[in-house]
Amino acid sequence: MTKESSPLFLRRAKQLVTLKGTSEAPVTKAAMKELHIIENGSVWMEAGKIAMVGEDEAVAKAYAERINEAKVIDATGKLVTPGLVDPHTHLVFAGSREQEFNMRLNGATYMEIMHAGGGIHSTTRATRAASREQLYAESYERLQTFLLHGVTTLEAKSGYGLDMENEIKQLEVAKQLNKDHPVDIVATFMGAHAIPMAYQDHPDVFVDKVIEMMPRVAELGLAEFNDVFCEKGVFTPEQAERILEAGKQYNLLPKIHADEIEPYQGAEVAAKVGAVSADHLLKASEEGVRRLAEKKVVGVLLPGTAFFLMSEFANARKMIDAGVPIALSTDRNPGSSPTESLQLMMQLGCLHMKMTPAEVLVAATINAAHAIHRGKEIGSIEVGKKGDVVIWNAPDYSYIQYHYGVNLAEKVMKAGKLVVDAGRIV
Ligand SMILES: N=CN[C@@H](CCC(=O)O)C(=O)O
Ligand SMILES: [Zn+2]
Repeated sequence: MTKESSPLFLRRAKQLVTLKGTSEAPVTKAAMKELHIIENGSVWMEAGKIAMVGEDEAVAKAYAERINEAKVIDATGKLVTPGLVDPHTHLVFAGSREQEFNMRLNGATYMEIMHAGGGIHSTTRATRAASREQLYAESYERLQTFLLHGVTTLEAKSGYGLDMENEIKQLEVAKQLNKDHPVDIVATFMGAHAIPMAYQDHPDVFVDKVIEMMPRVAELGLAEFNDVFCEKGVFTPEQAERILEAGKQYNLLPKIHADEIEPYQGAEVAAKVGAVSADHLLKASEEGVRRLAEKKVVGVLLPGTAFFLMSEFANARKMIDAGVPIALSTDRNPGSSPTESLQLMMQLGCLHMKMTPAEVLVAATINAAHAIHRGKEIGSIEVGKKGDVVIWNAPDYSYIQYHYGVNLAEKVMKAGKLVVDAGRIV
């Protein structure tokens, strides 16, 4: 047996954050502060999964006869957590939009740029023009950066094709990346990301077109979720509801970009259609928040977007206290959040959304996993789950929120294999 396929024995973590007992349902309220830490903790992983978790002495004793078989990784003095999960990215696209960033800094707004044919439309033009190879290469680079920063699973949306051929092209690239790259990708169809300029005067015709794409996407097995940008000047709440209800007929589960720029009843639509998650929520109404809590819709908050668009942050504190299970995400996209650092999102969660270090960690691991229906496979360090684990260059869980703006992921294990060592991909 080579060391590569051998068991992996991670030993003596100063703090081993297990998040035990959270696989069944998203974590809410005071439970978001409970990390279920084992001190001097160890994990035995084999065949891609976690086989045992506990105090070092107990695990060492249980596997005493097989220790020589294992690749041993010493985590003395370090924090160990589940691999981070990013539940909302626009991973596959071509190009960048730094000129628009410059325009915004000179006074233009995100929506003005989009309505003038830039923004999402500009990335759509670039993505349509790009070959699969180019899209693959650009997205692969982003995946590498995600992995280096401790992300072991992410969700990726289409939405820069906006026609059958190009939406499928994006989703097929995501599928290929999922096969080739260690980071697991969960795909979302987002044909309703923008109304193409040619349909601006008859948006309902485009809504019909989006719905026509769904059977093909489902038949090819290219996506699990269906998302829509419900926003004033983009898709109305009624159109969003129609699109999300249509997706359900093809087993595409609803997600929604809700109340990002203006209050627009997005949270209410999410609750009504039984969405798995409602994302953004910067301007969600009180009633909308109440309904999300009632229906246990995961609120995926994207503080990078508020930060980068220089707008108000979502009211995470109020949502958590109301009982909405909260997850965090980068929203990686070329317009409103060009970053792969979920670490920075956790830090912004603490600094600008009144979340605590424990809450942001829950939000970026197990609740993020629930937001993409992976709560039973990833997001916590428990027997039977995937061996997705990060060793941090940090002594405890508060440190990674406190030492901000740098990458603190030291070693990353994906499916029980060491894939990042000393901050480099191996
Ligand atoms: N708001 C809609 N979609 C993305 C931005 C996409 C873009 O600007 O390219 C978001 O979630 O922020
Ligand atoms: Zn988004």
